Amino acid sequence: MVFNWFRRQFSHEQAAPSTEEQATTTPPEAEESTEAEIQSDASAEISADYLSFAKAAYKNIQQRQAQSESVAEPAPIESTTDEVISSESSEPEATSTEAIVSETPTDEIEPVVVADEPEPSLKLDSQVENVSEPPVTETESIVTEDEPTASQIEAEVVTEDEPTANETETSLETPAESLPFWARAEAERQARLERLKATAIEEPEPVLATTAETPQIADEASDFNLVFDEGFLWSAEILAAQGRKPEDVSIEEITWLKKLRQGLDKTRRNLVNQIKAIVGQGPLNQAAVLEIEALLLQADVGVEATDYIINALQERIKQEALPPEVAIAYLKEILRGMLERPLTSHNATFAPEKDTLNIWLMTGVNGAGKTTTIGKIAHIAQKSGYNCLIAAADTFRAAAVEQVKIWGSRSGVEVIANPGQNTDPAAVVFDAITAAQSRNIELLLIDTAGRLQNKKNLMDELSKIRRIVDKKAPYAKIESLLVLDATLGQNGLRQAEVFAQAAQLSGVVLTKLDGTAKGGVALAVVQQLNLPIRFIGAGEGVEDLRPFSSYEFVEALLSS
Ligand SMILES: Nc1nc2c(ncn2[C@@H]2O[C@H](COP(=O)(O)OP(=O)(O)OP(=O)(O)O)[C@@H](O)[C@H]2O)c(=O)[nH]1
Repeated sequence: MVFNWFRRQFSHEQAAPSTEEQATTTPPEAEESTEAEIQSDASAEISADYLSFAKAAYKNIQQRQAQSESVAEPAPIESTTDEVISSESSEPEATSTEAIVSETPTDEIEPVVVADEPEPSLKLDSQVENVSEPPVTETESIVTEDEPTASQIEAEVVTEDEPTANETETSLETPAESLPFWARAEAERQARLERLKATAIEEPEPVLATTAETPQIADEASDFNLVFDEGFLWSAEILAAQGRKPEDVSIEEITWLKKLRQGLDKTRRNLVNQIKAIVGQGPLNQAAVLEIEALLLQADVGVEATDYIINALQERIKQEALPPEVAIAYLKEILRGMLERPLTSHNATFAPEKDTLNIWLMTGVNGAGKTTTIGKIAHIAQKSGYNCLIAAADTFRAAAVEQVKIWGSRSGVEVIANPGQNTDPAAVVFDAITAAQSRNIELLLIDTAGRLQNKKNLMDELSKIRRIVDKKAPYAKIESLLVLDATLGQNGLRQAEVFAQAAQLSGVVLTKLDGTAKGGVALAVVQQLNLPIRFIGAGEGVEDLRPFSSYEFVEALLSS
């Protein structure tokens, strides 16, 4: 059974506790406890429950790792690592391509560099009108030279993929597998805690001890080191609060949540901690609300989103004094509500539909992380069991095509590109759709140019691509995603407005949340563009982009 990363979504009904519940951080489905019990030593019990959940999850992951090492890897670890080293020939290329990209400052987006499209759009349009006409034939299907197989990629990242039912069964020693822990009677729970205490956690094994020899891989692989630290505990708690079972928790999810929280660290320190300090001073009053307003504006949350948050807080404090925990819980509720509001007019889940052609147009200015995002989504798609293909339709810059190819190679996903420079991107798209149709591709990711000379050219090119897609694959599920660099804050939003007009956007990918204090821009994005955030990126590694969860984002933003 393949874990579908795309469908890993927070369910509001199941997981979102009410404000009051959050204030007491009562774990979900704890309704069997009496009020008195909750009042007395609820927090100690909850901590124990979460701790036991985390321990059980930790043990399960450990066992799965041990199993996958012994079953899937007949060769000793050393030889596996050697393989990884030898298959890593593309890594230096990746570095050099990124170096090329970084030579091109984002500022260059602004200057007008008029370069007419090489082919008159009329020619392409006529092709579209007569779909039976053979497409441009120069476009080549580029099969990656290295041809890293899915299993090689797997070897790179040490996954816990495909825990079969049998594996799951055998990996569990605790009775927690059949019932959620919070549903157990007090006596049973105590017994379990005792048992867990007895089976103290072993020190994490240095699974990737040879990482020094493989620097690039080491960076990614080390993300999967299993360490029972504070970050693990927090991540496990977030998963438990969403109704997950310990046996369902994977090291990848834990790693991602840790990364997300770490990525939002600067935002949290600069913005949220100050808000929490204000809220924690006592019941919210008008002066405190004004202080919060100033902080939000400074953190690029934007005027509209700030007004919304402040109004909501003021409305609430008119009705009742808000003690600190309730105020924080209410703030979380406001933020989650804002982030989820666009979902009333867009699909709540964002996953490619199986056994059909899904086409995702990726747009955004150069440097926003578009190519990287395509590579990461392709990786997720492969791992989640979708047939995936990439169209390198950013023909404006040769390096962009090369970069897509490298990412395709890393994910084992084929790339359709045109060997010529400045060729018609719509022709590449046409050929990519033809290839996708003949190969039963389920997800076609289209890279588009981000740096066009002016707004009109950009709009013309994007709408031309869109026309091709609509005409050639009218049955396909089409999404148009804008990749936005979070570090740009409000400036990024101005760019977004241009793309929103040109590309019929259906969602946003927010990249580079790591290392910026402007994580608050996520709120501005949804408020100003009314577009849902579909993915967030918090690092440069292939595993550092995941589907967006408003619950996890807000928890990470406001975690202590
Ligand atoms: N820290 C961090 N860096 C990122 C993230 N996403 C992308 N990057 C980096 O941002 C730089 C630009 O990313 P690209 O994917 O090349 O951006 P692009 O929009 O495709 O730009 P072009 O290739 O010029 O079209 C690269 O160095 C990426 O590694 C992220 O989530 N976090």
